[in-house]
Order: sequence, then structure tokens, then C-alpha cells
Amino acid sequence: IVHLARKEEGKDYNDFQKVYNAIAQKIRDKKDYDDGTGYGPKLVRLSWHSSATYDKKDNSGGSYGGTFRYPKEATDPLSKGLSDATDFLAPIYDQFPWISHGDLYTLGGVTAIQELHGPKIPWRPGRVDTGEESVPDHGRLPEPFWNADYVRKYYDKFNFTDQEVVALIGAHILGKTHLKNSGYDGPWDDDTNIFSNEFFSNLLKEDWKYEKNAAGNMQYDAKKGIMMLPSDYALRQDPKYLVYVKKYANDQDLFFEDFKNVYVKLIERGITFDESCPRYVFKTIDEQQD
Ligand SMILES: Nc1cccc2nccn12
Repeated sequence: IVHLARKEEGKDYNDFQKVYNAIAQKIRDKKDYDDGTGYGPKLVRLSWHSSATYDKKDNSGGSYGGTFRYPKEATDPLSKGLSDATDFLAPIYDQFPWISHGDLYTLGGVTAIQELHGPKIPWRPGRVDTGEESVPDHGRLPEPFWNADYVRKYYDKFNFTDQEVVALIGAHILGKTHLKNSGYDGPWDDDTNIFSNEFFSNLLKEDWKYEKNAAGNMQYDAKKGIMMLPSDYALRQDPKYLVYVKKYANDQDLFFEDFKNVYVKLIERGITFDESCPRYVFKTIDEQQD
């Protein structure tokens, strides 16, 4: 399967900055959502789940076709809770109906990362909505219960290195888990609406207790009321991953640079862009105040 990015006839940087601004303003307007966690982290998770269905075997799945808009994909049990994110973006699509769903879902994640003080993410438009017959089957998203060998094998389909895997999972600084959605329980202190490298310092420094949660799933808990999934904790158990956990815990700039690079690879995986297609780096709301 070839996913050829479309040239955005007549739409330019300013058009996409308007979409960015509409998403960013709505994140601010609805900052009390989910006990103050806000919509940002869920928009990042939607961009991830839209992209994580990629299969290098036949170049199927991934962000290109915007297929998360179909119930068949949105009802994947591992995507529980993300209907809040697609409900958040539906009025944005109505306001800018010229955008594709694939571009909207990935731009939602880019906007959230930048508005939550993360790195600037260069973003390319051109994804084209594909039909219901192209919706990937369930079973392509990663499960949170497993260890480092599972994690390493899972990311093989993206051809990600150990360093790229560790950087990507650092996005778990954002948001929290919900018993009713993923079956994990993770209240976070309020600063996890800020994209930082603290996931790595928490992982290394906290005294983690492996416990069964109220849904019967095992997770790691620390006294500050924060948690780690088994697949998060795997990053400190595996000596090769641990090298990068330590690097990122000690160097936020390095984390930001490496996260930016692997996140772009994730949301563009499987798509052929014309080399003339511009990479847009949008301004945050704060940067646009006169
Ligand atoms: N925020 C968040 C979401 C999902 C998993 C996870 N592990 C640690 C933190 N975290």
C-alpha cells in the first residue's frame, strides 16, 4: 500500500496555524476537564493511537487515512477513553472541513505537546482520508502489561532504536491512567500538564512498589501517588533501555530533541511526502500575543 501525501492546494502555513490556534484555545477553555488533567494529554494519546496501527509488512495502518474516525477502530478496547478526544476535535473539523482527519488527529497531538511547553514539532500536512475498508483490525496497539522483550519487539515495526523507544515513552509524563478506561490507576500531581523529562527522574528515583490495583491489574506505585505501567518500568529493568532513561533524566534538552525526532517519525510512518512539502513549525498561543 502506498500512502502518498497530497499537496495542500491553496492551504498554507497561516491556514494550519488557524487550526492549531482553535485547538490550543479550546484546550485552555476546557482546562478543568478530567480533574484538571485537561484535554492535552488525550490529544497526544489520540495522535499516538492513530499512528500505532502501522504495519510495516504491507505499509497499512498509521495516521494517513484518519481511520480512527470509524467506530471499528475507535472501539478497540485499548483505546477506551479516546472518544473524548475525537469529540473534542469534531467541532474543529466542522470549522475547517478542508482538513483531513489524519492531519487533524496528528496536528491535535502536535498542538498539545507545544502548548504544554514541550518541544516544537515540525509537522507536514497531506494525509488523505481513506474508506472504511482500510480500517486496520484490532490487535495492533501495544498492551501495557508486558516486559522489555515485548516492548522491544513491538516497536520493531517502526524500526525504532532502543533510544527512540525510550524517548517516545517519555510522553507518559502527560496525563494519567483511568481504571474505567485502561484498567490502570494513576492520579498525577498537577504538574503533569507540563511536558518535561520528569517521567525519567520519577522512574529512576521513586521507591516503586509492585501492587495489584482496584481493577486487578499489577502496576508500580510510589508514595507521591504516581504510577508506572509494567511496560514503563521495563525501561529501568532492561540495561540497554536504562542507559537512555538515565541520559534523559539528566538532560531535558536532549530528551526534547530526541522526542521531537521520534514523534515525527511516528506520525509520518508509512507516508510518502514530496520533498517540496513544507514542514511547518507553528507558534504557540503565547508566542502570538502582540
Ligand atoms: N501519565 C501516564 C499515562 C500512562 C502511563 C503512565 N505511566 C506513568 C505515567 N503514565
